[in-house]
Amino acid sequence: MTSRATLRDAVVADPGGTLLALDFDGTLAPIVDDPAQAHVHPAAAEALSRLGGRLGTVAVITGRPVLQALELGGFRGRAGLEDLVICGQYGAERWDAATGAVSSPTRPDAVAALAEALPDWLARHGAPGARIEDKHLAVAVHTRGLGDGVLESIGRPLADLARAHGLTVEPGRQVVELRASGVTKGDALRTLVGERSPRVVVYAGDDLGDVPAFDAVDDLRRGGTTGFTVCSASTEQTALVPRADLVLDGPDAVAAWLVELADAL
Ligand SMILES: O=P(O)(O)OC[C@H]1O[C@H](O[C@H]2O[C@H](CO)[C@@H](O)[C@H](O)[C@H]2O)[C@H](O)[C@@H](O)[C@@H]1O
Repeated sequence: MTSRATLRDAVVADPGGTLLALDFDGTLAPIVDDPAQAHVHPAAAEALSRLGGRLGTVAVITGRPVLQALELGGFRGRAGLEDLVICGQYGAERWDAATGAVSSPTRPDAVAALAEALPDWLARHGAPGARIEDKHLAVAVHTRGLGDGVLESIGRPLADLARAHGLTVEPGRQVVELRASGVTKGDALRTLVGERSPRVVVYAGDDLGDVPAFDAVDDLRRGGTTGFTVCSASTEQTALVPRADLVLDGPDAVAAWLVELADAL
């Protein structure tokens, strides 16, 4: 495991050549019951402003719709984040602070059909209390707070339902997303790297949707780029722990680490 100091020193040695990409929920934003109430940890927001003014690229790569991440994150117009990039819906959407441009594909008919069918389907499958989050390109079914076993019991039939609609399943923390696009956070990260040609790439995430971004960092390393993976750890999801260069204890610790990086710069 790479030490915190090694990562910090690599960034401090080449801030302009560094691309720092972060996941939103569970990494920048503490996990809360209601997805609409999530917010970026205040210390992380402050540190990102400082880092944005120093690093070559700061990006948020999230499963959230890009406009939602923008609003919940309070990123628009924030000092230091004039060049921020947000890749939403695992990279299917994008917002660039520099231009204000938003790109988002048309809503697939399959997602619209699924969104209509889901409330009845959940009631019939014993999960009427599951929270449905319609994300335009995907529909997420949240089971946080419903008790143990609900996610497990609806997981397989939900996957069948996704397949029946020609959609892909994206599992996450107390959530299953049924989405149209097969684009991953790894694709989003590779696109940013292709555009910005960083010499140092740092990616931080907490959940299964971040695995492809970790894979991308591994590939970049094999190609000679200096790369670091950071896990925002939780008891809920441990898959990234063995793969991370730096393991931090959730969003509080991520915020403290970002402050430390900003201070070091
Ligand atoms: O890629 P991310 O930024 O991590 O987004 C992944 C999904 O996160 C959200 O759900 C998660 O956070 C919620 C708020 O804390 C929590 O209630 C839920 O249990 C978590 O799974 C979000 O609602 C999804 O749309 C994102 O795709």
